[in-house]
Amino acid sequence: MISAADVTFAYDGTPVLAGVGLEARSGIVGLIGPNGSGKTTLLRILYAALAPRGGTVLVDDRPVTSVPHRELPRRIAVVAQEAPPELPVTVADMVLLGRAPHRSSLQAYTAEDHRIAAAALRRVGMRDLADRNVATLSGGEKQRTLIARALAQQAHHLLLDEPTNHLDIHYQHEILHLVRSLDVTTVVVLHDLNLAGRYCDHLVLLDQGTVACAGPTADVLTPEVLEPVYRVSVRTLHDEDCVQLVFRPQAPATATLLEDGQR
Ligand SMILES: Nc1ncnc2c1ncn2[C@@H]1O[C@H](COP(=O)(O)OP(=O)(O)OP(=O)(O)O)[C@@H](O)[C@H]1O
Repeated sequence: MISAADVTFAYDGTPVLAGVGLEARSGIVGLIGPNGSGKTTLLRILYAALAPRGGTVLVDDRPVTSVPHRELPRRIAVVAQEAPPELPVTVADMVLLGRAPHRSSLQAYTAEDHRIAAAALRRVGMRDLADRNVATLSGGEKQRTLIARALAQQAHHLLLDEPTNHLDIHYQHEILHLVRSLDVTTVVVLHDLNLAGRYCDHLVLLDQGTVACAGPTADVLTPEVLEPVYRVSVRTLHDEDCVQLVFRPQAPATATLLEDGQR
């Protein structure tokens, strides 16, 4: 379980989060919200990369700050937005790094580590590129390599910051389907609300650093909730197995004015 309660945060005195809470007990919790609403900041607070000004973050009922440094990566695996370093490292070696929290620094990787890393690569469809230099990969291939590294880490919790960034439609679904199939409590930042609707059990919608709405996915993905936050018109369509959202700009009059001005 990962939870945050009453979290506040500021960058250089500028408030970014105010009284934010989140609870991830099982399944997938999606963190959604407009640009700059504080999603990445909250995620970074959850894995102790940032210290909040106020509030608490618990990992399995312990304050995240009290989890020993070596233990934290066995509890939480992270796929952040930062690009991997441009080092001459192969895909296979990058994924093996995910096994580091499970061995002492002097210990060599075991056959089991290699087996787990290879399985993780296979699960993200990257087995054939195992010997490639990471620096030569496409954006999507790099992203899948980082996800494989997180899988190889075999942590109890998974935190993902826009994991579908750079992925084509096939892999967007493939990766989120894979995450769903893992028995791992996951918090994922997503911009695509239709992906959030299909794969998340609960959603937390941030708006300007506060929680605008939180709850079961179907309760959050409604026009009434989304329209004032995203400032677009939202229509819901019922697909076979989940709701699909269709968006329209809210002020077509402005577009007409622009077109008129160009004539
Ligand atoms: N290192 C930083 N220093 C100063 N301000 C920052 C820093 N990182 C983020 N911010 C600001 O904090 C606010 C929240 O940023 P954050 O990245 O958490 O939002 P987000 O919801 O993840 O945005 P996006 O959807 O655009 O990725 C933004 O106004 C951003 O400009």
